[in-house]
Amino acid sequence: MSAAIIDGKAFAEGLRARVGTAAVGFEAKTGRKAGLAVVLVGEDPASQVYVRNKGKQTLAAGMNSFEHKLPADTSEADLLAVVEQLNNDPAVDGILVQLPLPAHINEQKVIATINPDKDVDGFHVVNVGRLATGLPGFVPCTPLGCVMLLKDRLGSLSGLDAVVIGRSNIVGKPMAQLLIAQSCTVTVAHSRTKDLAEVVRRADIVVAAVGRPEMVKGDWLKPGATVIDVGINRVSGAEEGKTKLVGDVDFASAANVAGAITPVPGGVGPMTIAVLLRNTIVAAHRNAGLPFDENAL
Ligand SMILES: Nc1nc(=O)c2c([nH]1)NC[C@@H]1CN(c3ccc(C(=O)N[C@@H](CCC(=O)O)C(=O)O)cc3)C=[N+]21
Repeated sequence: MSAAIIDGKAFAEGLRARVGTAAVGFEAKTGRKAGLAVVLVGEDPASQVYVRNKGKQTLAAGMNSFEHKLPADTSEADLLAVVEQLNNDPAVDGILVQLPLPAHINEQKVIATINPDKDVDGFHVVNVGRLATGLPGFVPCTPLGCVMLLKDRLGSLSGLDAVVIGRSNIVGKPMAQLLIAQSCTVTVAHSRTKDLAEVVRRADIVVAAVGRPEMVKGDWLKPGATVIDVGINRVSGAEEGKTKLVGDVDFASAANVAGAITPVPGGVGPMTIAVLLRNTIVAAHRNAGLPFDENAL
């Protein structure tokens, strides 16, 4: 192995500490804590773990956490009413509705109901449009976390060739927008791209977000490339009956070729929650009309 390990867990801890300092300042200026509301519909065990972690880290950063756990058979109308109530609640600065939602609920309709200025996930079409046109808004947490790790590692990204593997609304598309804004030359590839290995081999920066365990191999990479692995795939482990987490990158082979690489776990995952808290303290300041240097976070 020759690649440097990009320690997303450590970077996320630092970011959460800076958010915590900003949260103290916000409370001193306004007399109230910033607040994040998380809505979970149903009992998916993985989602419950994520929501619990978000709640704990929100409190640890000195903000209020409002959790709304609704049964799996909650109607769409009842969920929309909860979102409306949170839109109108002055104690709530950020709203996150945990996805995926049960099949009988239209996710687009729910996202469209969130006030874009409280949409700390950055999923509302207004925020998608703001990102695409370079206006201030909210950027999805996972891709923003990836850019933070890249800039921390590489400094300026200007002129670099970036390949994003995956074209989801949550990661691939906003990731491409952010890299364009950083003056990268961006290629968006996906599972149907012809000669994917050849495309990836051109890249100085590879962001893998396809959801296929260990798909990207070391011999696909340009030597020295910076590799960001967004994948979180639970697969059966070496021991019978045990599972383990792997990314979309075959870490063992990639680490022999890459210049730097994020591990799974401990890479992009912890950044996602830290950026959520960052977006929430940004939302709190903006919506209170308070000046705030978000680039200093
Ligand atoms: N509206 C919405 N916004 C989200 O941001 C959102 C969502 N819905 N639905 C589910 C996904 C998933 N997600 C993760 C957050 C943290 C880790 C994380 O901290 N992962 C750890 C490991 C966790 C483990 O061990 O299971 C790591 O990679 O080191 C992973 C995944 C946010 N999501």
